[in-house]
Amino acid sequence: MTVISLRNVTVSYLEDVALRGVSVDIGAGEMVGIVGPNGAGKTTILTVVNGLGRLLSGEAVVLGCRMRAGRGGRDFRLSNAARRMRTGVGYVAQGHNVDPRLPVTVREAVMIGRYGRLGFWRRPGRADRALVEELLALVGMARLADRPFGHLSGGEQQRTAIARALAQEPRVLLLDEPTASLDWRSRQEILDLVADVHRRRGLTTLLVSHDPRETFHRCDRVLLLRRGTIFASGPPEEALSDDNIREVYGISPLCCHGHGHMEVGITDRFGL
Ligand SMILES: Nc1ncnc2c1ncn2[C@@H]1O[C@H](COP(=O)(O)OP(=O)(O)OP(=O)(O)O)[C@@H](O)[C@H]1O
Repeated sequence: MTVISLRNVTVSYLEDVALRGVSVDIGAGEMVGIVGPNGAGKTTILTVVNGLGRLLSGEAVVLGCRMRAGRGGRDFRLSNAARRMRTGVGYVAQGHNVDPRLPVTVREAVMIGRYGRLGFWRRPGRADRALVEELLALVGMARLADRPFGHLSGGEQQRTAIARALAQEPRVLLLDEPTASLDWRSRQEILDLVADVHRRRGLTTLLVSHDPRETFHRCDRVLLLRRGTIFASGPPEEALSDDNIREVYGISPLCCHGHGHMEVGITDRFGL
């Protein structure tokens, strides 16, 4: 069953065209990596799937909600259908520095994800609190549940952000560079967590990364973007072939590493 369908989607921000006629279908249960150089349009694809993109042309259908370029001043982003659809889409944004004085505990930060379902006027009940505890355990944050969110490490913040997105009980999970600015070990742990959560909760997951290696072993399919278009789409070993990497990134997939010239092929991943 197709959960996300983009047809000839073009998005522009004033003079910048971020996506140019992008078409792709994503089926239920797929884990899809979205990679490409800076400015290729990765985040913009997530924005469209999240129902917040302003389409210049084309259409997007997400969880049955059809979104088209605005006609006669109507903006689908404000429609009830788009709002309903968004409750089915969990979003983990790129990490930001959080003010350490932020007066919100880890548990409260995860509960914020419930309000998409509850609405702002309803207080969380026993079932909501039980779900939050379950998710804190799932992402390995139960021990730190009472700590202020701003006192967490980058990896712990990302775990909390994933739990917050899951608290919404989404069918689709979008992650925008969840490992940015994390060390190697934390990157591995977060990527393993994402793959585990994807499988266990039967999600359809889009994982944006600037590092193609992160998607290689974990994704069913990879979309390789270049200047707002899908340059290649397919199983990771096909989409991330040496030829495609060379073409899109303009560098040899054999990169120098360390002080000597130990060459590491893009197909000889570190398991990242
Ligand atoms: N809010 C905005 N206003 C104006 N231009 C924007 C805006 N957001 C994105 N763009 C432009 O749209 C293009 C695609 O941006 P996008 O953020 O989708 O790329 P990306 O592949 O996610 O990049 P990165 O890896 O650097 O995060 C870029 O040229 C960018 O400058």
